Amino acid sequence: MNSDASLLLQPLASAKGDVRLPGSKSISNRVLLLAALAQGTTRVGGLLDSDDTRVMVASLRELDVSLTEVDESTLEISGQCPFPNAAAELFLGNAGTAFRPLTAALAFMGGDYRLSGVPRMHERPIGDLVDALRQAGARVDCLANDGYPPLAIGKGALGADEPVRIKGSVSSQFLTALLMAAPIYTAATGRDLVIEVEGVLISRPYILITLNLMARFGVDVKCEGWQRFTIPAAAAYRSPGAISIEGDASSASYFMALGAIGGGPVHIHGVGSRSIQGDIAFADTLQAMGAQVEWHADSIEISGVQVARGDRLKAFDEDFNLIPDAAMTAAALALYADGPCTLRNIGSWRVKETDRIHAMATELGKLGAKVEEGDDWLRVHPLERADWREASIATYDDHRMAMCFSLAAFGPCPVVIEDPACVSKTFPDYFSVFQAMVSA
Ligand SMILES: O=C(O)C1=C[C@@H](OP(=O)(O)O)[C@@H](O)[C@H](O)C1
Ligand SMILES: C=C(OP(=O)(O)O)C(=O)O
Repeated sequence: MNSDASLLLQPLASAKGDVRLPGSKSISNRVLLLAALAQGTTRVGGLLDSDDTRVMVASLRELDVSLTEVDESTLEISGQCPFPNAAAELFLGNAGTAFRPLTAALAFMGGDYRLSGVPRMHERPIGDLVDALRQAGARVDCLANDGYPPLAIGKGALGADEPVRIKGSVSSQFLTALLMAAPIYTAATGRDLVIEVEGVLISRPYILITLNLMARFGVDVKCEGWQRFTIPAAAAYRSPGAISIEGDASSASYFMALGAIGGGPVHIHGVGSRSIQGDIAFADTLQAMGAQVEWHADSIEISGVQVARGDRLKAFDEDFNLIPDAAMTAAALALYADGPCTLRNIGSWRVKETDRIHAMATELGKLGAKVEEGDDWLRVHPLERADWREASIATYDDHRMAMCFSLAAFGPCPVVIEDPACVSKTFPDYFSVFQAMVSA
């Protein structure tokens, strides 16, 4: 690292070696909440330690849930529902997987809470979830702008006579939040909770993660397609005893990409064919781009071309709605393709850590690439080696911008990554792991 503020990467040619992934953010934050709500004690191993999980752990502690550290990545959690502290102010940073599920869980608990985050979190919509919670009888108020955090949650009068309708076109995390909180509602009301999805549901694989983990904590949701979900009145979370968190499949995408452009082999440990995370499908995108992928139950090995020697990946035109996070990695790889690459159906990028369509287009442009963008799509034209420009890449406090643009070091020019420390959201030691695998 050159200074606290930026990191200079000299041009790189190859990448190979073994990497062990940090725990999945999506699974860690779901399991922390489920264990906190479950009857019994759960030993959770392989937890991610990053900004997003720290705000979840700190919030649960603030709510007086008992969490005991066993070692660096293992916590023992004794569940209790409702949480012992019925009045709390919680700060949730920019963690969607903490903010949305805690909002729903607390809305059904009958206490008084205030939830806030960083300024960007206050620009990320939550109105569709708030609307659904109000239909269930919860009391949730938006304290600044309607439809956005910060929120005040009070004691409502729970009980919906009709199915609760929720929109899923802005974020799947709203449906995830309502599903995970449903057993608190059923315990309080003695009634089933029926949820109906209104219109399009994006990012569907994340709902499968939610349903899978709820089932491991003893709650089976009756699913009628992606339209209707019923949580029976008798639903109650029970600890599975011990649970271990898989590696993070979105974090895996950067190392898969390294194998694809730096020759490889890159052997990624922590996710494989039996992963429950949708983002492992990024390996299929890479295979279509010309990489070789070897699947194992809990690991993936990727080999590929060497773009620094002039090799090219095959161009793509793909709908990335199912893997919005790993899709950013594909956008960065488009620099090395043999033709223009189009990413479709990625409208949710606009309301994540930053407006990722705008950020990606702007920063790829600084490297010399021609980029076109629409409301929910992006087209990246690859660069000839002679056309690359030296650039200082802004990262917009977005961990994925920083990680994606590390891949630009396989071009012929040095690249500066501004504020590399923003990777702390999900992968605090990303750059040291990256640097251990690459060479000039
Ligand atoms: O449920 C989850 O764990 C997530 C869902 C996705 O968000 P959207 O549903 O808003 O696309 C994803 O981008 C996010 O990083 C994690
Ligand atoms: C969109 C992301 O985060 P969040 O869970 O805050 O939505 C992400 O990690 O890419």
